[in-house]
Amino acid sequence: MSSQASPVKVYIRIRPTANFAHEIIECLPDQQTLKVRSRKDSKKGKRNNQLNSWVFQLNGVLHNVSQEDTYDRVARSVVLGAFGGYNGTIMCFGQTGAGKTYTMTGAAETYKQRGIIPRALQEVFQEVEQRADHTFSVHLSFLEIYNETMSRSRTLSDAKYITSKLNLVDLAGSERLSKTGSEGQVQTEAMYINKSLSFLEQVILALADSRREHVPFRQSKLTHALKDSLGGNCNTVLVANIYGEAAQIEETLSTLRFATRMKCVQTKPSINEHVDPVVQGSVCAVGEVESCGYGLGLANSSQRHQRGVSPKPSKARKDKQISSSPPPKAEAFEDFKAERGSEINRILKENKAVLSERTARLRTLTDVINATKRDLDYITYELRQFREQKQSQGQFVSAEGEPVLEEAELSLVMQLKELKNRYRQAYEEFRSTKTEVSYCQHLVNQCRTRLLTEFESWYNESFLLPDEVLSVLETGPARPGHIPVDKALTLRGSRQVSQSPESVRGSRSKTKLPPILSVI
Ligand SMILES: Nc1ncnc2c1ncn2[C@@H]1O[C@H](COP(=O)(O)OP(=O)(O)OP(=O)(O)O)[C@@H](O)[C@H]1O
Repeated sequence: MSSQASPVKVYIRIRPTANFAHEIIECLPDQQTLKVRSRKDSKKGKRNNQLNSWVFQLNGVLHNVSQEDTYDRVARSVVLGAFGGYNGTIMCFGQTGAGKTYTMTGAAETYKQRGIIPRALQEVFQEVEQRADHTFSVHLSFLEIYNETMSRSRTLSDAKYITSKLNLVDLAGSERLSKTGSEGQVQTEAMYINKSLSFLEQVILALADSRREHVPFRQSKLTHALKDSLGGNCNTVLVANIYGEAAQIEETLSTLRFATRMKCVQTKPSINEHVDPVVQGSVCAVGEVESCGYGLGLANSSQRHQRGVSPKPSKARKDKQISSSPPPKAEAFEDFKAERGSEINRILKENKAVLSERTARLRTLTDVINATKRDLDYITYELRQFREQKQSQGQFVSAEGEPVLEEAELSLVMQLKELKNRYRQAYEEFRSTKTEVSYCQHLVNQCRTRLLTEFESWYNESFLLPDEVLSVLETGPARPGHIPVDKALTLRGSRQVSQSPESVRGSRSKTKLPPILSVI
C-alpha cells in the first residue's frame, strides 16, 4: 500500500515550577516556538559574556497545560489513527525528573491527573463500544527493557484483517552519567540507559541525514524495538520533557536539540490491511512495547475471525489452532467444565453436595434443640408446680425421717435430666456442624472462584491473548515490570495451582472434615 512520508511530531512539555526562568526561556504566543537565551557556554561549561540565543520550532509547546489538553493535543489523533489501521507511537524523552512518567502514566493522586496511557486505553475501549458495526480484538502488553534484557516476540496472521499497534513509551531519563554521580548497580543501570539512549540518538542522527544509507537500528534493544516507529510505518509523536529552571538549562538545551533532530525523521504511516485469499474476515493483532512502555494491539473488521497462529503455540492454542470467532462465554464455560476444568468442577460439585448435606443437618439440629428446649421448659414448669403443690400439702418422710420422692416427681426429674443431656449433645453437634458449614461454604466459594479464574485464563489464552504475552508466561520466573499487566501474574498463579492438583489434594490430611472438603 502506498504511503506518504510524514515527519515525526515533536512537542515540548515544561514541568511547572514557581522558579520559571523567564529571562532565559521564552514561550512564544504561537505555542509552537521556544526561545532560549543563555550566557553559558555549554560546551566548556563556563560562563562568558556573549549572549547565545536559540530558537526551537516544534509542533507544540506545552507550558502549564493540563493532562487532558496534553492528551488532546499530543495523543488523541494517534490513538484514533489506530482505528483506521495506522500504527502509532507516543514516547517521552527527557532529563530525569522532567515529567516523562507524569506525561505517560500520570500521577496516582487524582483521576484528573491520569496520563496518556490510561486515557488512551479509555479512548480505545470507548471507541470499541461505539463502533458497533465493527468487531475488535484488543491486545495489551507491557514490557520493560532493563539493562538491555527484554521479553520478546511477535505474532502474525495470514487472514484478512486490519491491524494496528500503539506503542506508548516512557523512555529512561537522559541525565548524563557524570552528573548523576551514581555507583555500583545504579551506575550499571545508568550505563545501560545511557547506552540505549545514545544509540537512539545515533539512529535519529542517521535517519535525519538523507546521505546516510545505514541506520544502526540493531545496535540496541531499544532502537531495534522502535525501528518501526522511527523509520517505518507509524504515526510517531515525541514529547520532550524539560525543566523550566535556569539550573537545568544545559540538559534542557540538549533535550531540545534532540527534539529538533527528531523532527527531521520521516515515517511512512500506512493502513495495515492484509488479505487472506481463503478467509474473508479479519483477525488478531499484537501489541508491542519498548523501554518501560505499553503496547496496544488492535484488530478490527466488520466480521471477526481470530486465528492464533504462533511459532510455539501453547497447549490451549494447539487445541484451538484455527478457530472461528471466540465462542460466547456461556457456551465456552460449559465446554470448559466438561473438559479442561472438569476436575475442579467435580470438586466444586462434591463440595456443594457436602455443604448441602451439612446445612440440612444443621437445620435438623436446630429443630431438635428448639424442641428439646420447649420440652425442658415444660418439664421444669411441671416439676415446679408439683413441688409447690407438695409444699402446700406437707412433705412425706420415711420411717427414718428422710424426705421421700414420689413416683411422679421422680419421673419428672428423670425426664428433665435426660432432656438436659439431649440438649447439651445437640448443642455441641450444632456448634461443630455450624463451623463445618461455614468452612464448606468457604471451600465452595474458593472452588467457584478458581473455576471462574481458570476459565477466564483458558478463555483468554485460547481466544484472546497474543502469543507474545504467552511466550512471556512460558519462559522463566516473573520479574516485576517484565510481565505484561496484572493478568499475566494471575494467569501464572492459577496455572501453577491447576497443574498440580495432587499437591493441592495433599492438604486433605490436615483436617478432620471429610476428605473432599479440604481439596482447595
Ligand atoms: N506537568 C506536570 N505537572 C505536575 N507535576 C509534574 C509535571 N511533570 C512532572 N511533575 C512531577 O514531577 C515529578 C517528577 O516527574 P516524573 O517522575 O514524571 O519524571 P520522569 O521524567 O519520569 O523522571 P525519571 O526519568 O526519573 O523517570 C513527579 O512528582 C511529577 O508528579
